[in-house]
Amino acid sequence: MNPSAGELPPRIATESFQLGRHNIPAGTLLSIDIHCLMHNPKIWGDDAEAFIPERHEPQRLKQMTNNVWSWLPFSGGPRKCVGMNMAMAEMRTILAMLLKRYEFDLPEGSIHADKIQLRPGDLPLQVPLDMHIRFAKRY
Ligand code: HEM
Repeated sequence: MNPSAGELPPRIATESFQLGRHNIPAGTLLSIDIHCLMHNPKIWGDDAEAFIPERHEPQRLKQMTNNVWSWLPFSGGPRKCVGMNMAMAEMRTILAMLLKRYEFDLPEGSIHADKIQLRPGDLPLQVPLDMHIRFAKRY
C-alpha cells in the first residue's frame, strides 16, 4: 500500500508509440507512479486508502484484479528488482520476529495517526516523516 519506491526510475521512449489514447513521441521521459497505482480505487475498490492487508490474500486478489501489473512495488519485466525475493523473505522474517516479541503502536499525538506522512522531496523513495514507534516487550 505504501511502496518504499513511490515511482519507477524513468525510461526514455526510443521510438514513438501509442499508449492507450496517448501518442508518445520518441525521446519522452516515462515513469510509473507506483503510489497512485497502489491507491487506485478502480483496482483496489472504494476502500483503497484503508489498510487492509487481507486484500492481498491470493483468492481475494484474484477477484479484485487479474492484472499482474496492478501490484508493482518491485516493478516488473526484465528490469524488475533483483532483490525482490530476498526483500520479501527479510520482511516476513523480521516482522514475524518483532510481532512475536513486541507490541508496537504510535505514541499519542503522532502525526501518522490517520495516515503515514511522507518526508517531502524524497521521491522516488517514500520515507516516513519523523516516524516514532513505541515498542513494549510481550515477555
Ligand atoms: C522493500 C525492498 C525493495 C523494494 C521495494 C525494491 C524496489 C525496487 C524497484 C522499484 C526497482 C526498480 C526496477 C525498475 O527500474 O523497473 C528496483 C531495482 C533494483 N533492486 Fe530493489 N527493492 C527492494 C529491495 C532490494 C534488495 C534487498 C536488493 C538487493 C539485495 C535490491 C536490488 C535491486 C537492484 C540491483 C535493482 C536494479 C535492477 C535493474 O536495474 O536491472 N532491491 N528495486
